[in-house]
Amino acid sequence: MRFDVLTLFPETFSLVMKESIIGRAQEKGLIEVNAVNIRDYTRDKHRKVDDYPFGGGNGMVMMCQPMFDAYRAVTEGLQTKPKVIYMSPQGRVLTQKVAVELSKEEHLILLCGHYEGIDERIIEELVDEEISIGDYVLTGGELPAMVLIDCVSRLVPGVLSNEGSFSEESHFNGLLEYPQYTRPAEYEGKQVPEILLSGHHANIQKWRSARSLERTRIKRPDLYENHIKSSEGKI
Ligand SMILES: CN(C)c1cccc(CNc2ccc(C(N)=O)cn2)c1
Repeated sequence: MRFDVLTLFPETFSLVMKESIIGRAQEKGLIEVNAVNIRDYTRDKHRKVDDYPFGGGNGMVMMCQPMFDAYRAVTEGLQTKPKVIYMSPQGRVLTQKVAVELSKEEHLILLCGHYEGIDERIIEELVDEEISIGDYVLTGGELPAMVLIDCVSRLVPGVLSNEGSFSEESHFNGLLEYPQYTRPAEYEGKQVPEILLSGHHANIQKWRSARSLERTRIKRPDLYENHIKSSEGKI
């Protein structure tokens, strides 16, 4: 899976994206993350990428020409047009379900805006979908793009060594994850729940499901409601 990220801060990307799991996945050739500097596609000596908004108002807007040219450079010679996602507060909120959907794509282009956003003609012409990582405003789309790359990449087969774990993972089955423990069995007088040391897998499974339901009901009643509704349909 390939991500081309159009950004004003490409070096930020390469630093974060070559670390840990994503870095290893790149070495294994499972994913590629390519940061493109929008400023490299400016045509003036000041390498201008933004300008004042028509109609007035505070802040600056990212101009068409550098973004269009950067996009054309990235897509030149490609057989199929990759899906273009614009990271914006107005986008569809990124959930695990959306991440699973996006992990099926072969090639994604992510546009990172700055200032007050980008010229609307870029969105009309190039953007397939706007995605938000949550209802808050950041100084740029770079962090949202990194969040998207992280949560989508870990779903690409081979990226995570313990792939089997997806089914119990938080938000994967619509519930929050059960509590996790590891050695030692007792730490400063605090015990690990007996059941987990029993080796009785059926009971452990039951205990974990009960914990997942209980903590979802308490921490995320909205998810709990959805889960109840969706299981009503099933026998
Ligand atoms: C209108 N405006 C301020 C604006 C418009 C577009 C992009 C940006 C760049 N900042 C971002 C980007 C995404 C998110 C998110 N929630 O995913 C939060 N902030 C700001």
